[in-house]
Amino acid sequence: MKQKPILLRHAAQLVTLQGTSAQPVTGTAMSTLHIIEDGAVWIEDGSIQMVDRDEVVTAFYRDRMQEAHVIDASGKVVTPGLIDPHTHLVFAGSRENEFEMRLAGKTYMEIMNAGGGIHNTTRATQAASEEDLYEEAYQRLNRFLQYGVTTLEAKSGYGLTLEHEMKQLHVAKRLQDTHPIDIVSTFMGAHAVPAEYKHDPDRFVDILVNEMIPEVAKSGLAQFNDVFCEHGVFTPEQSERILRAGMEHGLLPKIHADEIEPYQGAELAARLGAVSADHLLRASDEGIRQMAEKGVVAVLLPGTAFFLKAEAANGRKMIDAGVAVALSTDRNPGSSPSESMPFIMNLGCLTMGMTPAEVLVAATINAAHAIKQAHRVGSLEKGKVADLVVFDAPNYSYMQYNYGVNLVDTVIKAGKIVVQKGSLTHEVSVSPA
Ligand SMILES: N=CN[C@@H](CCC(=O)O)C(=O)O
Ligand SMILES: [Zn+2]
Repeated sequence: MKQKPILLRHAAQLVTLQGTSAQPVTGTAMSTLHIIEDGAVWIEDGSIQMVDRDEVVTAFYRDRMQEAHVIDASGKVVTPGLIDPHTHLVFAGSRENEFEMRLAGKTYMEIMNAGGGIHNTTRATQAASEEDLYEEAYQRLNRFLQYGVTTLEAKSGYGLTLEHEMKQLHVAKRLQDTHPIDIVSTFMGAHAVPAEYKHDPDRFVDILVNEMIPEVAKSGLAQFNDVFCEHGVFTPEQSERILRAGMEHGLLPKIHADEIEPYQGAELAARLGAVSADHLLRASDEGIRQMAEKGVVAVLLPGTAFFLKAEAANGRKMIDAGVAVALSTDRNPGSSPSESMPFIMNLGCLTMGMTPAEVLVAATINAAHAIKQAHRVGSLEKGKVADLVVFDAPNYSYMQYNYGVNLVDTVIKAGKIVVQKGSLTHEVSVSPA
């Protein structure tokens, strides 16, 4: 049955971000939101048909007003659907015991090197059925939706064998087919060196390069290839080998870079022309300069720094250096167990020196660029997918000022209302499995 058109009316601030689809937004342009006051949007067939002042849209659709479902956004802010460009969505179990160990003084890497951390979640994920992984991730996606996220990237990386990495990627594909949120998949077999290769990590790199990457690429289940380039995990040389192998098979490179220690990760991202470099808490000034020069998007994860009690990446410095900055939750069970993009935006302002305008750009169009989706989503423009969020806030600054609170009122995904008054609408609340 054809769906009714939606007419969203009288938004106090309609944040359009128009004209930002071709290139990631950098520098002072990250302060320009292209806001329409008393704005309206006409949505039909899943996409945006018209974005303008209320009087213009209603005059144009005068003869069809009766057939539309009208949403009154008076006194509210409307933005593009939020985009989370870095999650480890599909996994089993949780690690609150390690959280307590860290509060008592152990570090993230100490726990991982003792066989916990990523290894802990890998054991749980390997043991889990595809069905259980699907159900857990589906509920996680529902929470993302309630926080206004309409597109996200999902990494594998808790399987660490071809069989179990493929299991994670299959679950992500099934979620893409059944859940309203759009999912872009990344292969991250290089998330940790499995215990059995601890004394010969290059052997595991050989397996990644010669066996896993070609099979994953052939399956079509992933678009990107990611590696945890960190002291004690994969060296810059191993990371380069893994990412180049992915590129040879059509998988675009991404990298977990300079998270715990400065490790030349940003420089490697620039040299390879990676789509994004993520984390970057300890990136060098030279690495930042090279990323700006090569157009590598910096995906910053202030929730991870907050949760690990580390000093956040210097978002301010990166923007001032001309790097396109995006924000993400880094949702995973160890270093960032949260689905709240709004809180991540709060942290962008409060811990990384970013402004309310910049965090909005970083959580929408630049996040879309970080996962090659900016042609479809990330701004409110005619022809784009109708992904929008109505926030119960009088202006966009208020969204950062009233921190830690979920102000999401309504979410529209591909032209369908999926969240209303902060709650999931009936049809999306139950997993179809
Ligand atoms: N740092 C590496 N990987 C994840 C954490 C994974 C985990 O601890 O389970 C991250 O991006 O923070
Ligand atoms: Zn990550």
